[in-house]
Amino acid sequence: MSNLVFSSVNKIFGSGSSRYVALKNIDFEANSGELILVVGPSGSGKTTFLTIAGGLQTPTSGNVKLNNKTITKLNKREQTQLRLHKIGFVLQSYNLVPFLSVKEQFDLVDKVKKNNASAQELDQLLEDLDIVSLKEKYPNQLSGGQKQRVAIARALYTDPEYILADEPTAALDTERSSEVMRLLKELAHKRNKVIIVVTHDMRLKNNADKIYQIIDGKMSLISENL
Ligand SMILES: Nc1ncnc2c1ncn2[C@@H]1O[C@H](COP(=O)(O)OP(=O)(O)OP(=O)(O)O)[C@@H](O)[C@H]1O
Repeated sequence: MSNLVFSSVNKIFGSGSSRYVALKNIDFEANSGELILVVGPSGSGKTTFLTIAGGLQTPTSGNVKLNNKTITKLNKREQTQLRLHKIGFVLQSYNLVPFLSVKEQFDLVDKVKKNNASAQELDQLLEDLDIVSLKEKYPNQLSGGQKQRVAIARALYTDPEYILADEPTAALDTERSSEVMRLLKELAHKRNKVIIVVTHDMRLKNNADKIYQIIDGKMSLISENL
């Protein structure tokens, strides 16, 4: 059983007159089988929350536990291993490698991590995300929505326990956005993943098991389907 727990997490950037409290005393819990939406306006702290959840940034105070291990107590190597093996990130910048074709983006993953999806599963994933025809294309030949779907496929390819997605539907039309959310929901419910989607897109709210809201760095649970 996977779980992610934040206890009294604060994140402060800068100091003196440029001190900014981005996250205020956050308590949060996500378990296997849940698709969680974290909504909030621009600048409210969503990306900061997600990057701390995935160990890409450290909290200023408080505790973050992933599978009962405190992330900040792991050494650099252990943190890298954790991210590589357990977490699939979908970041706003897509993070595709510019000089690799879509197909090669997946080959690169194989070079750094073993036991990824089979060729057949990858074909299914590409089909689900409607990107089969883009295999030979390079990132600069793709639209924003196509890059976003390739980034989602790449995150799912490693079959991670956790999927942390930052505005994964921002560049997608309503139909594609529903399809992506359907896929994420299926992964959470049928394959017992922990899926956290941060967004300001309220179109997504019907798909979530729990919805948290962040406003000015403060988080509260606003809806739960029991
Ligand atoms: N490295 C940093 N240094 C200083 N301030 C930062 C840093 N990262 C984020 N912030 C500030 O923290 C606040 C929260 O930023 P964050 O990116 O988490 O918001 P967000 O809700 O994801 O916004 P958006 O929806 O626009 O992406 C913002 O006011 C931002 O300017």
